[in-house]
Amino acid sequence: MAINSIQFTPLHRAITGGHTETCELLIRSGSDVKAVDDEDQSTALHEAAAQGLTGTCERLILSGADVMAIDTYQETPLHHAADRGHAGTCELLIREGADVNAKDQMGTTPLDQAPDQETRRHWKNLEKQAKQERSYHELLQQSGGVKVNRFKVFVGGKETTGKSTLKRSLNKGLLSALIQRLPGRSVDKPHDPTPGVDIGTFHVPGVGEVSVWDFAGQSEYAVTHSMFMDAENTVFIVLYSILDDSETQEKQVHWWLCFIKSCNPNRRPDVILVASHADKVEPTTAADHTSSPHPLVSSHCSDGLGTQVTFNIPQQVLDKPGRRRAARVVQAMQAEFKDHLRIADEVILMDCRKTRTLEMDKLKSLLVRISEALLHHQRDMPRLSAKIMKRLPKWSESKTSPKCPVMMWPDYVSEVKAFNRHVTEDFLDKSTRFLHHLGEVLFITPATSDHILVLKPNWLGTDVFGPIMAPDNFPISHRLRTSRDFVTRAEIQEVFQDVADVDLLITLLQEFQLCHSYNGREFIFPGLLMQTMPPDKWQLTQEPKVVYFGKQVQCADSTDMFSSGFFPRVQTRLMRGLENRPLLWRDGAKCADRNVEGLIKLSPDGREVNICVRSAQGDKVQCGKMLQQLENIIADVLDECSPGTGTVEKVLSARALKEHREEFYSYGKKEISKAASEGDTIVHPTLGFTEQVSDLLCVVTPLTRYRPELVKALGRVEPILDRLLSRGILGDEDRDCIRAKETPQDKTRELLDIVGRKGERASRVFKAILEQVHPHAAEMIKEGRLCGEDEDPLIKNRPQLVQELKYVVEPILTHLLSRGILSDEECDIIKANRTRHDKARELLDIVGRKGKVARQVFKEVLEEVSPHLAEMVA
Ligand SMILES: Nc1nc2c(ncn2[C@@H]2O[C@H](COP(=O)(O)OP(=O)(O)OP(=O)(O)O)[C@@H](O)[C@H]2O)c(=O)[nH]1
Repeated sequence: MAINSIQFTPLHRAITGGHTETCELLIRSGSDVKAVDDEDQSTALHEAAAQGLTGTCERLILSGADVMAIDTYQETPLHHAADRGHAGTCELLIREGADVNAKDQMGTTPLDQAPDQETRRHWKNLEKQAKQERSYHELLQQSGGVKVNRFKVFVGGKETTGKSTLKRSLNKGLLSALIQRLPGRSVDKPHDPTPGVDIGTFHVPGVGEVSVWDFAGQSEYAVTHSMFMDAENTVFIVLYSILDDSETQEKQVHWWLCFIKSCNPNRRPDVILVASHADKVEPTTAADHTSSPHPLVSSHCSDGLGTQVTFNIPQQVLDKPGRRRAARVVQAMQAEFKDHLRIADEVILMDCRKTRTLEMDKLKSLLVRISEALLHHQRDMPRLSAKIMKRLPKWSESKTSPKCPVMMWPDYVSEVKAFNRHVTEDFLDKSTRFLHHLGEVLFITPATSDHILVLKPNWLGTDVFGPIMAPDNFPISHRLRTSRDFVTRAEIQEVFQDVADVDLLITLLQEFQLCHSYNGREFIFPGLLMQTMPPDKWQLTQEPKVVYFGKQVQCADSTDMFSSGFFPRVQTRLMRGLENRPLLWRDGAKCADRNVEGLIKLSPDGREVNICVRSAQGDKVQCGKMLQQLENIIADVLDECSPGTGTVEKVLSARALKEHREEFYSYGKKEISKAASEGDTIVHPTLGFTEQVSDLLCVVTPLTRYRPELVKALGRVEPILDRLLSRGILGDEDRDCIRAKETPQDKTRELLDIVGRKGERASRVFKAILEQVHPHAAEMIKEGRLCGEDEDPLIKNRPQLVQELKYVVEPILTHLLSRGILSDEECDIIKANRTRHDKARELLDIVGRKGKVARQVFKEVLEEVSPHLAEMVA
C-alpha cells in the first residue's frame, strides 16, 4: 500500500478531498480498506465518517472496512460522524454494528455526542434492533432454524370489562356450551381481579393452541405490564363494556391502544376491539335499536374438532342494540391509530360469559385469520431456542422449587449441556435472549451476580408483581405511602412466605427497577406512592442571583403515552443515580446536588414531564450538568419501558419558572431558533411576556464562558463576518442584524450570540476562522486564557497543558483521588465532560481553584505521570 509523504494512503486522500469516484476506483482496484494512516491510526472509514460521506461509508463497509476500528484516541468512525453531526452517516454506522456506547480514550461515547435526547433514543433503538437482527442471523447460521407455531393473544382493558371471563369462554368447548344452555344454569362468576398478568396456554376450540395473556385492569398492576407487552406473533384484544357511556369507552380503549403502541416500536400490531356485556343492553332505551321484524336465521359454526353445530339466531341479535355505538368506537380508533396499529374492521359485541354465540364465532374466525397471516410471516426459531422452549415446562416442574420457577445460570447451562454437549455459553446466552425477546422466558442479567432465568413469566407477573402491587396485600398499606414509607426485608418475607428464596425475589424486584434500597434492609417502591407533590415543596427564593432552566418532554401526539411503569422507574433511577437521596411523590421528585436543586414533575394528565433546575448562586454550569443528568435518566427509562412513544422536547420558560406559576410554560424548538435568528428575544404566546433566548438555554460553551474577554479582544468583526457568510454559517439577515448594532462591542456580542445559537458546527467553524484572523482571541476560547491572569502557570501554559494533559487525565485523577486532593464527585464532574480537551480544562480549573497544596501535589503527580508537564506547572 502506497503511503504518501504526509503519511496518508491514497484512499484517505481521495476521501479527504471529497473525490468519491476516485475512492470507488481505488476500492474496486483492491485498495486495502483497513489500512490506517501513520498520523493517528485512523482508517478510511474514519475519514469518510468524519466527512459525512454516507455512500462511501457504505461502500467501504461492504468491502470489509471495520465499523469498530479505533484510532489512536480510541475513537470509532461513529465518534467522528457523531461529533460532526452527520445524522445519516451515524444511522448507517449504527445499523452496520457500530457501538453507540463505545468509549474513546477519555470515556466519551458517540451517544454523548448526540445533538438531543430524541436522537439519543433513536440511535439506541436502532442499535438494539440491529443487534437483535445480527444475533438472530448468527444463531440461524450456526444451528439452523425450525418452524414453531407460537401464537399469542394478549387481552387488555379496564377492570371488570370481562377479560378473564372471555379467556375462560375461549377455552371452553362444545360440552360447556351445551351445559351452559341447560335451563337454570348460571354463567355468572363473581369478579376476582387478576393480579398482574395471568398467562395460560391452552387449546381454543376452533382456533388451535394459543397462549393467552390476561392483563389486569387495575391501574396498580399496570406498573409492570410494559415488561410483557412487546411481543411478536401476537394479537391484542382490547375489551370495553358496552354499558359505559361513549366517552368512557373511548377513553379506556384509547389508553390501552396508546399503551400497546408505546411498547411495540418496530411493528404494527393487530388489534381486535371487543365490547362486553352485550346481554345487559336495554333494547328499548338504546338509540340504535333497529325495530324491524326478526325472523329466525340459521348459522353454522365449528367446535374446532370438525363438528358442525347449527344455531338458530334471531335477526334481532344481528341488529343488537349497542352495535352502532360499538361500531363508532372501532371507527374512531381505526382513524386515530391508522399509522400504528392494525385494528380489525369487525364490530364484536358479546356476552363474554357465553361460549357458543355468533359473536364468539366471529371473534374466533378473526383470530384464525390473523394467526394464519402472522404464522405465514413467522420467522424460523433458532434450533437451540426451540429445543429449550420444549423443555421449559418439564424443567419448571422438576428442576426448580415448586413456588419459584427460576433457574440460575450455572444450573441452566448444565441442563442445556445435558442434551447439547458442545454448546458454548455465548451461544446459549444469545439463544436465551431470543426466547426472552419472544416472551417465552425472562432472562435477567444482573451486573454483579449470575444470570437468572425465569422459566414461567406468568409466575413473575401474577405471583410476584401482583402481591407487591396489590394495595390490600402489602404491609405498607396501613401507612401513608409517602416516600418515607419503606418496606422491610422481613415484611417482604412475610408476603412471600411460600417462596423459599426471598433474596432472589428482592434481586428480581430490583432488577426490574421496582424498588431501591439504600441499606439492603429497607426498600422503597415508587409504584406504591400515593401522595402527590405539595406545592410548598418548591418554594420561591429571594436570592438575587438565582437562575432557572428547564426542559419539557411531551408526548408527540394523541396516540402517545408514557407507559404506566415509566414514572416509578424514573424515580428508582433517581434513587440509584443521584448522590443525594431525592424526595419522591407519586407525580414528582426533588433533588439537590452542590448548589443546584432539581425538580421533575409529571403533568396531571401524565402526558408531559417537566424537568427544572435552579441555582440560588447563579451557577449555570452546575445547572447544565444536573439538567443533562435528569434528561438522560428520562430518555433511558423511556427507551426501556415506552420505546414506541414519540416525544417532543421543549424548553421551559425561565421567567415562568422564576415566578413559580402553577403550570409549566414552554417554547418549541422551532420557535426558539426562529426567535434566536431574529434577535435574542422571544414572546410567550399565552403569557405575553418577553424573555431573552439566551436566558432559556443552559448551554455553557467557551463562547459564553469567555464572552466578556472576547468582546474586549475582538475589535472589528467584518473579516470574521465575511468568512462566516462564505462558509454558510451566517445568512444575509444575520449579517444585517450584526451590522445594525452601533458599537464594535455590541456587534461582537450580537455575533457571539448568533453563532452560539447556531449550534456546535457553527462554533467550530467560528473558532477555525478566529485562528486565521485573530489567533490571540482563538487561543482565548480554545484554552480559556483570561486577561490579567498571565502570571499563573496553569493559565499561562494552559494551551500546551490541555494539549498534553488530555491523554493522561485518567491516571492523574486516580492519583489525585488517592492523595485526597480530589473527591469522587470532582472526578465525576471532570469525567462528565464531553471531550478530552474539556476534561483536561476542567481538571486544571478545579486544581487551580484549590490553592497551593493542591497545586503542589498536582505537580508531584505530573512528575510521576508525565515529567515534562510538571515543569509547565512549576
Ligand atoms: N352479564 C355479563 N357479565 C359479564 C360479562 N363479562 C364479564 N362479566 C362479569 O363481570 C365480572 C368481571 O369480569 P372479569 O372477567 O373478572 O373482569 P376482568 O376484566 O378480568 O377484570 P380484572 O381482572 O379486574 O381486570 C364477572 O362477574 C363476570 O361474570 C358479560 O359480557 N356479560
